[in-house]
Amino acid sequence: MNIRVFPDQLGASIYAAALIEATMTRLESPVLGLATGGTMTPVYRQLVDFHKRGLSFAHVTTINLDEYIGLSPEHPNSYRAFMNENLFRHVDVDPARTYVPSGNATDLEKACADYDVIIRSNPVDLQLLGIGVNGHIGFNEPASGLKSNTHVVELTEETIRENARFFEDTESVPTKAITVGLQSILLAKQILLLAFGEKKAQAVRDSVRGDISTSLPASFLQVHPNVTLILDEAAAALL
Ligand SMILES: N[C@@H]1[C@@H](O)[C@H](O)[C@@H](COP(=O)(O)O)O[C@@H]1O
Repeated sequence: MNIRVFPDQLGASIYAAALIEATMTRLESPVLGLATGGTMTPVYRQLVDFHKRGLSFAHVTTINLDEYIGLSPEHPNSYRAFMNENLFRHVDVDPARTYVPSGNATDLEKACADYDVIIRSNPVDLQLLGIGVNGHIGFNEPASGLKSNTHVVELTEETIRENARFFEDTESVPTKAITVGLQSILLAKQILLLAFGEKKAQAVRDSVRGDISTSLPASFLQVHPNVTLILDEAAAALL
């Protein structure tokens, strides 16, 4: 694993955005695997800034990791709305080539299978990842077994508590989500995992230095040949 530690989140986000730009300009039809969460907003702000300076998204396909079940795409707390608000509506990406799992599909099993077809037909060149304080990636929560493909997941109490900051109260946070599986994440050619703040330090340490374990989904990144961890000093403190 490559590990890059920055004094603060801004410097780290600019670095991440520059790596994304490099992939976008190197390839004719780049596929970006995108993530949501507070970690990602400064990265998307940088990409929007790069777009204002001439970086085009016209040839880009994006595939997001996850979505809450029960929220429509229009719901302000849906991950689709997050992506529209933070990136898509500010750049020239073709909306038809931006994929986010459908959290309000009537047939969720079919929605999962359809999403896997999208992933297999659009191999991800660069996957952006955050990490939960419990070591989840996407919404692959710690469990006795992990799934390889897109699936429905029950969110842990810890994740619900952590994500309540984006909602009015804890009760409004959906208890289930649809997430791409571990195999889909690990199939990406390159992975950037970003983590900031002391809250993430233990999960970062265990993911990098601990055993590979389903109780820490991010630890599976150890088997991937091209992962870069982009951290601030607080998140890197226990390494
Ligand atoms: N499903 C998302 C993850 O994809 C994200 O990486 C993580 C960290 O979120 P944050 O960046 O807000 O700390 O938790 C969320 O629940």
